[in-house]
Amino acid sequence: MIHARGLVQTFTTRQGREKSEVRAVDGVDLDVAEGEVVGFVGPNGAGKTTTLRMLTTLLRPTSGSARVAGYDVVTHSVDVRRRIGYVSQAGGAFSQARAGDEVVDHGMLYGLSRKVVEERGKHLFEQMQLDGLWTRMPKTMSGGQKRRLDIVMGLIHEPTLMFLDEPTTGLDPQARANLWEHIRGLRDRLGTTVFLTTHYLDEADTLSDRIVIIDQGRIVASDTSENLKTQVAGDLVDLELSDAAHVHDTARRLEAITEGRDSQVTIEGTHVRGRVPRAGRAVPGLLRDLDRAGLTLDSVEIHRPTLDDVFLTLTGRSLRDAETTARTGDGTDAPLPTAADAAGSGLTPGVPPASAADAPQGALR
Ligand SMILES: Nc1ncnc2c1ncn2[C@@H]1O[C@H](COP(=O)(O)OP(=O)(O)OP(=O)(O)O)[C@@H](O)[C@H]1O
Repeated sequence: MIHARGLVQTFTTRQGREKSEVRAVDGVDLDVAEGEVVGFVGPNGAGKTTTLRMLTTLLRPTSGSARVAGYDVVTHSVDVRRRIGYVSQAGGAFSQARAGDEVVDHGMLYGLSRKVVEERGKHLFEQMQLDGLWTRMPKTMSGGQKRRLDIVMGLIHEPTLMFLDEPTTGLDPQARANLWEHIRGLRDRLGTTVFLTTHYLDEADTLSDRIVIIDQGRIVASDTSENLKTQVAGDLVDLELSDAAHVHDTARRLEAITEGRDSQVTIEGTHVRGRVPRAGRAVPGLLRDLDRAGLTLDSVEIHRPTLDDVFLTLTGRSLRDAETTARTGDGTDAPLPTAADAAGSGLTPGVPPASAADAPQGALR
């Protein structure tokens, strides 16, 4: 459904007379199969939105190529646009119209008849738990309802592939959980392929069949959450010894079951900690070994890794730390895509493009 090779996007920024180049996306290869739900994860400024904008034809790649829903994003951008849905970070820019009218107008811009759009729209309202809100003004809806309306607009032309950029940012936990149900339902009920960006690791974990991690414009991992945790991070084994004199001997024995990985076994007071793949299987043998050697433990804890541990193992930085230090090449704070950016995209739920001529400034023409 998505096949990208060597995608690169560079931006030139100016500060006074100084020009500098930001390599926002730096050679991304990506393959997404039909029906997959893929979570695209990375810290602020990692290149998620820029990648998405290239895949949705809003931004011409500086180099590299991508086929999306069967078409080349540069030479067949209109064909790509007809087959995809895109819910941007900022959501749709709603007019003063009622929700149902917004949906009808949107669907008709894709060439659908009023009757078809109304039928589909009302059905989607039910599926997205928006029933009863067809004649409501979007500005009077809750954040969660507006986000679900964004998704209805993105789905009205029955795209085979849905791009969601930070779909639950700004929603309360209940509304997020609710939206997760709907996103899962897109694939389960409609067979839609879903590609979503998020920096909520729990969200990526819960929703995705596969997680693709991007850092500084490059893909650093791509696998199921379970495989990433088991193979990349490993379980954290925390051994607490009765006698601090035994920590070094214990650390050596823990090191021996780390399967040759750079386990970074650490010693802190009477604690010895290290990462072990499939600790549940390896630790019983370790305990027997320690017992035979007369190394007495006060406690043993095994912690399952998180996606943040995976990121830390891959990049040497915590995803959360990376978030707070995300900077542009010239040291200023990374600019976030603005509402105007989203509203003018031509692919947000607000205004679907009828032709390449509708493309926004900076997009493909
Ligand atoms: N129009 C632009 N001009 C200059 N630099 C840009 C532009 N758009 C993005 N960038 C830079 O490109 C890099 C990647 O930005 P991008 O928005 O793709 O990251 P992101 O992973 O989506 O971040 P976030 O999670 O904050 O949305 C950042 O360094 C950003 O500052």
